[in-house]
Parts: sequence; structure tokens; C-alpha cells
Amino acid sequence: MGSTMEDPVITLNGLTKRYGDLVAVDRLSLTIRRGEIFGLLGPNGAGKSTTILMMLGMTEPSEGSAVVCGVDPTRQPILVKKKVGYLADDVGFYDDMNAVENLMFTARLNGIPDEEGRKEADRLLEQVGLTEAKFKKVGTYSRGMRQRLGLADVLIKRPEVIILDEPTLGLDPEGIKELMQLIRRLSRQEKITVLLSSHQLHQVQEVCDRVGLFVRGKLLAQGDVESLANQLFPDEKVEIRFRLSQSPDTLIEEIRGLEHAISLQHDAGSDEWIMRAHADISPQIAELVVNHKVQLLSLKQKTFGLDEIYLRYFEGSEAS
Ligand SMILES: Nc1ncnc2c1ncn2[C@@H]1O[C@H](COP(=O)(O)OP(=O)(O)OP(=O)(O)O)[C@@H](O)[C@H]1O
Repeated sequence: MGSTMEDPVITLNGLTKRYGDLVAVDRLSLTIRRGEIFGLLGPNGAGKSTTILMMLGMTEPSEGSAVVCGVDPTRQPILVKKKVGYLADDVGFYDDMNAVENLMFTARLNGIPDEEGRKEADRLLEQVGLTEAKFKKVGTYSRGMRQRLGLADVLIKRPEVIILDEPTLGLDPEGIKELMQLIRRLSRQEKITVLLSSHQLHQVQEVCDRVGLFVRGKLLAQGDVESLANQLFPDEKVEIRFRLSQSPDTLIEEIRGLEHAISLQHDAGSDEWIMRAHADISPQIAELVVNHKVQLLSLKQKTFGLDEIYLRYFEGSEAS
């Protein structure tokens, strides 16, 4: 194959979709590389589904372009659907057929001979943990089981890319965790590129190699979780809070002067010193305190992660 993680599998260039006056997707440019799990994170109405529909050739861009697995989805919608597996938030199955029958039906639709289809169905059902339930009618499946079957159904046609739109909607926390781990394992094993849309930051944070933050049709930032935090919080990467038995001026000045320090403030209410810094300098703070023979009563540090990003950019920005 000779492909590397660097090959772009999906390239979006100035992709735009307007519905009348509403700009649902606004000049989106994005590259997703082979084998990576990319999370499209954004609140409801941010334009995630519209972006996915354009990538699948199911709706035409107003402007800009998309190339998915070397194909222009607008020009070759059928070809793109052959290369891309799409799992919507609710998968349609034949409820009165069992899992094997459902998968073989999909295999047949994709031109896979029955014998091979059956083997692949068994293998994938094992992968998604449905071997025991494989002869049960899908109508009796729980939502979590349906989503796992959905993954097998998407994988049976051996796609280069799978696109998952809010795949964990309606699952309980345990089910979400399982599905996310499964997606990660399968992506690594089968070397498949995954695009996952979600408004739940925790799952995106856990499973994705890179994340794009999408708000009101615009991509605010993209990168791995750490670089996202750096892009959005360049000045306040770490917050260190500590309490001292005494606060001699010389000590406070030395702490203030530490490398990477940005600001140091005293919070009278909690009697805590709050240091904002470009790096975690809590060991250096502790050392200075000890050198001054002052007692360090408490010290805790937190890094700005997606939690803060989410709070700052997503809360209150829900369009629906
Ligand atoms: N067919 C349509 N006609 C008019 N407006 C639309 C259409 N489809 C989507 N929109 C609007 O475009 C915006 C983006 O919607 P989209 O469904 O892409 O968002 P989303 O991020 O996927 O959110 P959700 O998770 O709620 O689906 C919304 O304001 C939505 O109302």
C-alpha cells in the first residue's frame, strides 16, 4: 500500500453551504490524513451534519470543494459512497432479520460474494462483540447493540473512511465508552480513517487523534487536544493555586519572577495564590517556598483543556 499517516484522505477547501441567508458551513478548509481519527466537535446546529452530507455527495456545496478518497463527491456521489462508510445516529436495519442476515444483505449490495460475505460477517460480529446475539432478530437489539452492528455494517464493505455522525446519541455512559473504544480499536486494526462528529467533548477527547472545533459554521481551531488548548488559550496554559503559612514579599517576588510565569494574584476569600503560567512550574514554586522556610499548605495545578474550551466557546452558542 505504501500509504502513510501523512496522506490526505479528505481535503475540504473553502467548503461553504448556504440555505437562503443562513450560512450553515462557512469556508471550511480541513485536511484529514490516512489512518487518523478526527473529531468534528461542535454544538447542535454548528453545521457538522451539513458538512458530512457534502462530503458524501448528498448535498451540493454553495462554494468551495471537497475531495474524499480522491473523489469529488458532488460529481461522483455513487463512487464516494463505495469508498466511505457512513454511520448515522440511528441505523436502519431489517428488524425481522438477524444480524448475520442484515450484514450479508449489505455485503450483497456491495458485490461481495455470499461465501466471503458470511465469513466477513462472522469476523466483524466477533469484533463488535455480537457473536452471541448474531442469530437474534435485530428488532430485539438494544440501542448500543444496534450501533455496534452499525459499525460492522459500515465495515463490511471495506471502506477507506468511515464517517460517524453522533454515533453515541442515546447510549448510556457505559455504552458510549464501549463504542468509542471499539471505534478506536477497529480504526487502528483495519487502518481506517475515521471522521467522528459529536457535541460531547469527553468522548472526542478520549478517542480522537485530532479535533476540529466547529461553531456556527466556522472552524475555530484544529489540532490535537493540547495544541487546541494552546491555540485558544495562548496566555494561560496552566493555573497553579497554592496556600502559604506566610507570604513574605521576597518570596512572592521570586515566585513572580519564575520563568514561564504570567501573573500571580492573591485571592483573599480562599487565601490562595493563583499563578497563571505558560508551563507547569509547581515544582519550582514548591522549591522556592521551602527555601524561604515557609510552609506550603496546599498546591494544586490544572491545565486548560477541552473543558475550558467547551465552556468558553460552546455554552450558549447552541443554535437550536
Ligand atoms: N435543509 C436545510 N434547510 C435549511 N436550513 C438547514 C438545512 N439543513 C440544515 N440547516 C441549518 O443549517 C445549520 C447547520 O445544521 P447542521 O444540521 O449541519 O448542524 P449540526 O452541527 O449537524 O447540528 P446537529 O447536531 O443538530 O445536526 C442549522 O442552523 C440548521 O438549521
